[in-house]
Amino acid sequence: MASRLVMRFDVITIFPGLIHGYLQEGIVGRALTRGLIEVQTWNPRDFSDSTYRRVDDRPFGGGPGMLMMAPPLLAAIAAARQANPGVPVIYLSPQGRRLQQQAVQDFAVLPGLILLAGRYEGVDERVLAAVDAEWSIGDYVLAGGELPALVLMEAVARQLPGLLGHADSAAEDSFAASGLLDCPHYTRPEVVAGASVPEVLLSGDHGRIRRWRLQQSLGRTAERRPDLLEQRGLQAGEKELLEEYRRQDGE
Ligand SMILES: NC(=O)c1ccc(NCc2ccccc2N2CCOCC2)nc1
Repeated sequence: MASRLVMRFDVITIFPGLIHGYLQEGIVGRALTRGLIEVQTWNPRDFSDSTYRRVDDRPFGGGPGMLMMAPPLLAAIAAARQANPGVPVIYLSPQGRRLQQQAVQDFAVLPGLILLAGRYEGVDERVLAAVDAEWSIGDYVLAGGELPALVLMEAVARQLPGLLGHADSAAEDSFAASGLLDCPHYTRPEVVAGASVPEVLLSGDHGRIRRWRLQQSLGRTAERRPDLLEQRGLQAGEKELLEEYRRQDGE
């Protein structure tokens, strides 16, 4: 396997412990120990010229809460850009573009990312002049941008070749590969609280199993995310699979 260059993430955050803490476990932790990724955090407090390492202040024009001041953030962004040159600076915010799997795949081919995690009520607007793109992980509000930064890092790290155990499991991800929701999965024990496993999965007939799994993905996507199905359309033979699924469901 061609050894890929290391992907480097720089996170600008006043809570570096939140980032490093999460990276102790799981696949991103493993990617770190295996040297597939590097993570560096930059704390705006280290770039504050005030005696109390101040990074927040009251909003001009009044209003609740505090805002992150621009100078410490701009200095932290500049330091990160110097350490990780030529990579985009991404600001995680509820006002950003919605993150979807396609964007994750586009990020995964870059040599790195610089992620700005906001806190308080947000950041001074003049910081955005130093940012390349603003992204949101979903339409909900969190206390800080650290979780969104970790979500983005993990989604991207999963795409890196050589990271996941089963070579192509990232490529087989239901979203990435088929644009459909995942089918149901079962493992031992065969009977759980009286519920058994669909017999097709025990049949050893791999063509039938593949057909059943596609049918389940189509049916579930039609039921739960018709928008995804609309966007993707149906390929040859899938309309019949879906109709059969609906007939069975009707039973
Ligand atoms: N959906 C997302 O990707 C997402 C990202 C961040 C985030 N919060 C940090 C934040 C960052 C930027 C601006 C405002 C804020 N907030 C600070 C706390 O108050 C509300 C606004 N929340 C949700």
